[in-house]
Amino acid sequence: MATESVPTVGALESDNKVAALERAKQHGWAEPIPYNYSTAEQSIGNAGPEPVWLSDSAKYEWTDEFGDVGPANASLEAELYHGEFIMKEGINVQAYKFDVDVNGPQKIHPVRDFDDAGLHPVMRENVRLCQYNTPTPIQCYCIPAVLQGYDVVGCAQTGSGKTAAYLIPILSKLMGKARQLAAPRPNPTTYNPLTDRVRAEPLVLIVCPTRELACQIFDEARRLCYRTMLRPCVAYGGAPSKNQREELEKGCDVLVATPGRLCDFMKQNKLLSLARLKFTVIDEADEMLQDDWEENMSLILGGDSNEDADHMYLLFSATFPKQARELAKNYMSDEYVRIKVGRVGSTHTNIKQNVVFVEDAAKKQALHDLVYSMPPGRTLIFVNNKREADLLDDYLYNMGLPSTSIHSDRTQREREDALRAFKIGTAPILVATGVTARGLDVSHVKHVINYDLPSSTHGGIHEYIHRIGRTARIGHEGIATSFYNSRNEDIGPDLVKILIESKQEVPDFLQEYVPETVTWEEDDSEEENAGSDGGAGTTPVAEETGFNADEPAGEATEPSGGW
Ligand SMILES: Nc1ncnc2c1ncn2[C@@H]1O[C@H](COP(=O)(O)OP(=O)(O)OP(=O)(O)O)[C@@H](O)[C@H]1O
Repeated sequence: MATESVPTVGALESDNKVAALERAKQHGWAEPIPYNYSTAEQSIGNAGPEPVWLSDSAKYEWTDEFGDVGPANASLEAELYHGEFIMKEGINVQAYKFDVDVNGPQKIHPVRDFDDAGLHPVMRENVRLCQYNTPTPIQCYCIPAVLQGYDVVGCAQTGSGKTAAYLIPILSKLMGKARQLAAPRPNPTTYNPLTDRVRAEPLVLIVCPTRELACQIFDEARRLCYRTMLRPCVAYGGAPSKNQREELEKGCDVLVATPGRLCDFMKQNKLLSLARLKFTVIDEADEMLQDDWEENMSLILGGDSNEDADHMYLLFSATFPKQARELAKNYMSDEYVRIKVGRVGSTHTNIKQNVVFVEDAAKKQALHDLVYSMPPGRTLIFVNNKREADLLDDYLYNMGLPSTSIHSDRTQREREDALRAFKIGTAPILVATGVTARGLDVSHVKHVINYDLPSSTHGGIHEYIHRIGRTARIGHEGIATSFYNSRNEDIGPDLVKILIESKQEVPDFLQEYVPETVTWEEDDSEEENAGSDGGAGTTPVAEETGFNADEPAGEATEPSGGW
């Protein structure tokens, strides 16, 4: 979305603009909707029926009169499970023929069916409401590993259901025990904020790097906590802390948070304590274990956090450089389980990856031509800096295309509005910087365009994997097109290896990087066996199990007693 008042980039004459708009319309694109950045903040409170901030989204409100399971709430159910932005594409099991490598002190028997997973009945019902019919490979192994009480390091491709892989077993495990374990909370029907406020003492903490991802995980938690007393909340920067604080004061069992806001809240002893934690999850763990986050992460993982042995730690990502894996071990028990779906940092064949040679000066025209070479569809365009994101958004907008943009210099109001416009399709073209888009899960993203490829000093091939993973999620198909020129030579060799590994065409201009055999520097075949370093008497088990949903169901796994 461009501002109404910003001068046109590229100095298009108004006649040309009209013609451009007409052309875009004829091609099937919706008309671009202007967004007034100068008044966006004032629109707070006038956003219609939608919540003003994502943190205010409705959740199941439990009262003790409910007994063991709360009654259904039709309107909330409609919002949680049938909202128009919810991914309903179903899982394409054919896309999941990966070797799954599981290392740990004990053999983990995979569950092939949610019915055999030993889930709490309410969780089983919530999984059904989510329309998750078949567990994905990471879920097949992660669910039993967590139910058996192991710390887990999970690595699986983008869009492969890692969030549910940890939320389903954690919440299921807590469902029968919430009454014993959870902190007291006020009755929501008679709640008086002046007298009834409580300190939030979550049982589950999920930390992730971006605000949008935190809201997305919170949404999944809202779905999976439905009809139970487990109360999810989210804390993230940018949005006013007042709303988030007020939610915490009503009680919180599952807290999803970005590190900055979490640390602020942790410093307010009356507001939040981590002393009751039973589970800490670090999502996008390789990102979170980078130096930039070190100060915050040591406060979060140190602080007043429950240090008892009954506190489990789980780390997940689609990419996990060896250095991050080594660091991760500092937080895990000796007997952790490591689950790898395919090679760590690999992608899947469902993304058709094209790399085209385009000099910088020709990129805008190439983008224009590319957008017109395909039917209109949700398109995510990555650039390497915020200014470029603004400029490109303006350029597309002035070409009559319904675009918007998101990056870290935008206010949270603007970020939430942009993402919403992208999701509902009023702005189906989103220009983004890489960082803001990690983990984003938006249905029907047909095309990811790397207008700028990530440089090796800013995420390199791992960043590439995360970016293209915004399409072809949960086994579906999508296209990723990357503009390449001599400035991208640093990523050339790794890019070629990824293309070969995922059975994509290597263009002529990249042939010089084709290796005789594809090997990965960080190939972890030589890696330490999870759970074997220091754990006396542990027997590492490595499984090479080509996942195939047609296989007979594996042994059912009983939930372990735990606490
Ligand atoms: N078993 C399942 N069947 C169908 N859909 C599922 C299943 N599990 C999860 N999903 C859906 O798949 C989508 C992708 O899941 P999720 O965002 O957790 O992927 P991810 O592995 O964390 O990806 P990324 O690495 O990009 O963050 C979500 O919309 C989620 O609702």
